Amino acid sequence: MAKVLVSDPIDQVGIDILSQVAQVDVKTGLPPEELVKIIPEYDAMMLRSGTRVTKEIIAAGTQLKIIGRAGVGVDNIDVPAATRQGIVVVNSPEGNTIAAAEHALAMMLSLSRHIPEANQSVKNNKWERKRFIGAEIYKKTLGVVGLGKIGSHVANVAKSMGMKLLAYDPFISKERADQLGCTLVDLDLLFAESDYITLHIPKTPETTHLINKEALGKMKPTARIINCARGGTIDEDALAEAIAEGKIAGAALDVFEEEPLGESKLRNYDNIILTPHLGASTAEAQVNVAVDVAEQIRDVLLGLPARSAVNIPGLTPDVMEKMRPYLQLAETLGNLVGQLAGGRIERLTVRLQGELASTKGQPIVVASIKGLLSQALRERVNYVNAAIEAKERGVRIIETRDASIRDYSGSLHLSAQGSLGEHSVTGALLSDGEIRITDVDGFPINVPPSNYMLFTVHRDMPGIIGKIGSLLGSFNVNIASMQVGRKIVRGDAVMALSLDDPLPEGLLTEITKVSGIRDAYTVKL
Ligand SMILES: NC(=O)c1ccc[n+]([C@@H]2O[C@H](COP(=O)([O-])OP(=O)(O)OC[C@H]3O[C@@H](n4cnc5c(N)ncnc54)[C@H](O)[C@@H]3O)[C@@H](O)[C@H]2O)c1
Ligand SMILES: O=C(O)[C@H](O)COP(=O)(O)O
Repeated sequence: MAKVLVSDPIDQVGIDILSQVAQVDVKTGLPPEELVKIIPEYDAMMLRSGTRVTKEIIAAGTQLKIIGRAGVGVDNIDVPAATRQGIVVVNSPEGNTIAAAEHALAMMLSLSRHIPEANQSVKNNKWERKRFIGAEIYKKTLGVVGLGKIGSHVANVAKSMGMKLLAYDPFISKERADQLGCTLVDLDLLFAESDYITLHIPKTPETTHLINKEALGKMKPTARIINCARGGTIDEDALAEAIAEGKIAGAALDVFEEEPLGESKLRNYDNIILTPHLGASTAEAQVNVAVDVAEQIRDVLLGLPARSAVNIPGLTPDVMEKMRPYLQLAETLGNLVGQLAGGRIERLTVRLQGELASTKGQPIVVASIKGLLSQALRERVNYVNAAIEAKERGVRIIETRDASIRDYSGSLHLSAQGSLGEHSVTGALLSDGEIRITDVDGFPINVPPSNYMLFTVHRDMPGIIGKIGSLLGSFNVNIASMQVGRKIVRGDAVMALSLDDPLPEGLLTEITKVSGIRDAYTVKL
């Protein structure tokens, strides 16, 4: 039975889903050295932001097939290392959107009305009505940085509360911003005009310390900043200084450069509200993300695709389902051309022909690469790491299309240039979804792929087929089917044989010695 390690607190509903297919061990708060020790026995991990999945942990996780992040941000997982190792990384892109947006809104209102300090004051037996004069958010300007899922929900609610909305997001269209009632502006204008600034961006090299001393210097003295996105997008020292000097009016932070928050000047100010990364911590969101991610882990352990893998671009379950027969075709042809070419492959050209030319090419290219590398890498190559493995091996991938070729209902042509020469194969799907190899090295044939195959390039002359048949018979190899393809009579031809048995050692050399045979290749599909 598969084994899943749950290394952060996850809602029980997720554990129940995983238990349908796996032994689930819940071990939270493990130090990294302990995690490295136990990870080799696990097929899957499920976690939140509390576990750092470093490249050392990934390297030790030799059985790992999937890492599930019960939440959005995967910045605590070394995704490139997981990708290289063929491990699927999944998250729950929408499960906690509302929770995080509502936390940001709660922070904005808490800042405006001094809720945390007023609460503390009453609990200290005081009644300080004058001390806690607040500010209304109605008709104030909210600057939303990052107008994605969470930023959009915040904008929607803020608009309904009467706020004016500015937004900065270089990847969002004006139409989308208009729909949300936001005016897209540059950052400087957003900083200068906003009464409240709320961050809903990932942490990337571009967003690291986006709010720094210079940015803070551009804000109004009455401005308040909310960060329920990612620590490190604000320079915390610069923020503490700006608050100390009264350059801005307040800040509310849920996320920090280092978590848990260590020694920090941020604790010193009443007008800074701090929460311990609670954005996603609602009962509803925790059920959502647990179900979303546990289902994906269960599916992947059962050999099914994941619906929100962050490292298999373009291969969503819908695409997989629709394209499955073509992916199978691409893998088979990749495997075949790789074996025909042999040696080190330098270039793989994938040509989508006829009707196939108008479909999404990337999954087919990835499947072709997977097939091509499968002889060398066996089960180590999958849809996650195929492209990266090809790149690291110096295999150039070229995708082309030719809609004018009208054979079958679309066909796929692969050619591989290797250290031993160039070979090509073409294949198509029949109406029942069966695969046909329709061309090898430019010779038309029509054979289904089979486990063991023999291909010869020979002179088209009487007696040659008989000689190969007898030779195979003398080694007790049964021929299941045989076909010859030629371009001209008595010119060169290709023979494709499907065999019931593998070729015994030495037989291929014997075949190449038959008069008229130019080349022979044995293939296992
Ligand atoms: N505090 C929490 O507990 C909590 C909970 C959920 C999500 N989050 C975090 O909130 C953030 C937003 O999540 P989301 O689900 O809305 O993500 P999302 O991907 O839907 O939105 C992010 C937006 O940021 C924009 N963006 C990227 N780079 C930018 C840049 N340089 N400048 C401006 N905009 C940029 C993108 O175009 C996108 O629209 C993420 O960092 C996520 O990890 C935190
Ligand atoms: O990226 C996220 O989903 C949030 O930061 C939530 O993190 P958490 O699952 O650790 O609460």
